[in-house]
Amino acid sequence: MANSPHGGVLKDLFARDAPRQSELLAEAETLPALTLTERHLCDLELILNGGFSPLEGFMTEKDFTSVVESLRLADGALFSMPITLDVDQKQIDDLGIKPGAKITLRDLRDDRNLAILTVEDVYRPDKTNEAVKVFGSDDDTHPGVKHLFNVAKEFYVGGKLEAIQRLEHYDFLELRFSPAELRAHFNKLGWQKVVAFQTRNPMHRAHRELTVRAARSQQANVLIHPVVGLTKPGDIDHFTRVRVYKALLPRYPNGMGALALLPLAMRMGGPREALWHAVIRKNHGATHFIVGRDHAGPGKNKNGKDHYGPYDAQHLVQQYQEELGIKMVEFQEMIYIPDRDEYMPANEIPEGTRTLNISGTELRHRLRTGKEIPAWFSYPEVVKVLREQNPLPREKGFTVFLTGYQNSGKDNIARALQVTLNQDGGRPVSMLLGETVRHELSQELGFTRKDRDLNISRIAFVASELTKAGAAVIAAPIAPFEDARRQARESVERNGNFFLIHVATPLEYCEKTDRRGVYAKARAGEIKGFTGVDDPYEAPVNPDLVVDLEKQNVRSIVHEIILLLEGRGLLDRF
Ligand SMILES: Nc1ncnc2c1ncn2[C@@H]1O[C@H](COP(=O)(O)OS(=O)(=O)O)[C@@H](OP(=O)(O)O)[C@H]1O
Repeated sequence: MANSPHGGVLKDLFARDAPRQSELLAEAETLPALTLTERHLCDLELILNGGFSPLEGFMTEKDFTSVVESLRLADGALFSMPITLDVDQKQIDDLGIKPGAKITLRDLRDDRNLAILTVEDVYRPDKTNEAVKVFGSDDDTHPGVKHLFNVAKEFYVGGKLEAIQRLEHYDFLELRFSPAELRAHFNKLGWQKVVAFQTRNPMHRAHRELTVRAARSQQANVLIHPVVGLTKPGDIDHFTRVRVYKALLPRYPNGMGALALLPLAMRMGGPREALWHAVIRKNHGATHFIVGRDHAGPGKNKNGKDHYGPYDAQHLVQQYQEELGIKMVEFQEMIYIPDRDEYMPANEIPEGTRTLNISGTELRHRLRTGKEIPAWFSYPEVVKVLREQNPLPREKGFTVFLTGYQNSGKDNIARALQVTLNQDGGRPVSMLLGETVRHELSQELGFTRKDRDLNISRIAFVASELTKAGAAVIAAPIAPFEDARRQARESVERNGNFFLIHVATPLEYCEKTDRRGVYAKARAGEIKGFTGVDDPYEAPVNPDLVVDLEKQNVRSIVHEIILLLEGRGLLDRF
């Protein structure tokens, strides 16, 4: 049997309200609707599916105050994290949010109506007090505090929810289990004792060893229960992490492990968060919960010190585990002993024993540079997933952006560069010549400053997307304005390298060698606002390379560009 839910009853509001679904759907259409943020959605999903039992809605002022001050709901049930729905004055006015009113809660991603909230109260929280009591300080280097002060709106709305429909997910559906589904799964497998492991990071061998040890010590099975809602800014995306967990799972002995994803919005609240995590795992049927060193820690505060002591979280969970009815398993750091080719808990290693470790920084460095990651540290199938997510420079896209006067030679350089890159292979090469773009993307545009800027921003958008997809992009518009070129760089650099090449062939030379007579037409006034004739060209302030076709030939210019690309490792073969 899975562990009993917190408070004795799983508050699965979907199951409770399913018989009235069509009625609620119709009613929701008639009510004012509040569009929820990503963070609200995470909270809502876990309220509606019972992950936050005994909650049945967003906290009223009474519950909120009680949770903040004493880690308990007003009725005395343990609950360490405020679960609140924040709104601003305009939303209150526009939607008529007041006690007794009903509001539809809507998904911002697809506009579906998810739940109906019956408002009990609307209150203005003391955010500083909330920050200090819940997170331990009002230092906004703490992501939870930062969110509270800078993102969360001024008022909270409390009230009970009625569930209309589940949030739609399109990724890893087979691994998304509601508490009821996970409980049924454990029962089907006959699992009596389940040790849950919370994580927001990729798992390596040390994690596998520690969870297996934790399970063996309790004669239990392991639930890997990673957070896939919102984690700490800068964390590895959940898509990559879930592929890692899936790769790792077969490494557990005899079907010892199960994997389920938790759509939680973490607050990085250390001890209070650990207690909250334990409640959530109990609701999902786990009997045991692993709490590690600096559990859900947010890193350093503004004085460069950790926000929480390394074992604060363990102490708090320890204090309440009896009352809560879920047993804490303390996480011991696992250290590799090369001479025995095994991992041991840090506190059991005899003094003087040779140990090995790879720090997070070192791991990131090895992933970036392609250096070996030994099998004692991480399983090859896990490393493979991480390497796919950290392509080497030679596997990444880039953009070469050539700017210069019409007939400066930029188009010839672009074509020759395309041939050279095609000869070497390795990536698709995409060409965005000024003329092609004008024909395919910007037909309706003219040559006013506004139109030129728009033309360049379209090129930048396409170049950036292609760069993201791993292509070598060669763009060659005139691009006479510095601002537009700078914005193009910013846009592409979100996805890869950007090289600005100023084809600084002098105007006189461009004009002299113009076989198509375009300049002659411009001089004759037949083309108005022509760059270099009666429209400005701003020379780039910080080009990566300046070339000049009057002094150099196309071949040598292409060679220079190739050297630039090689210098960044983009053309490395080995
Ligand atoms: N007023 C004016 N100024 C500059 N260029 C003009 C103008 N009118 C037309 N053309 C022809 O348009 C081509 C250059 O377009 P671009 O997209 O590269 O210009 S920009 O970057 O948007 O400023 C380029 O065409 P190609 O020579 O065929 O490339 C120009 O000859």
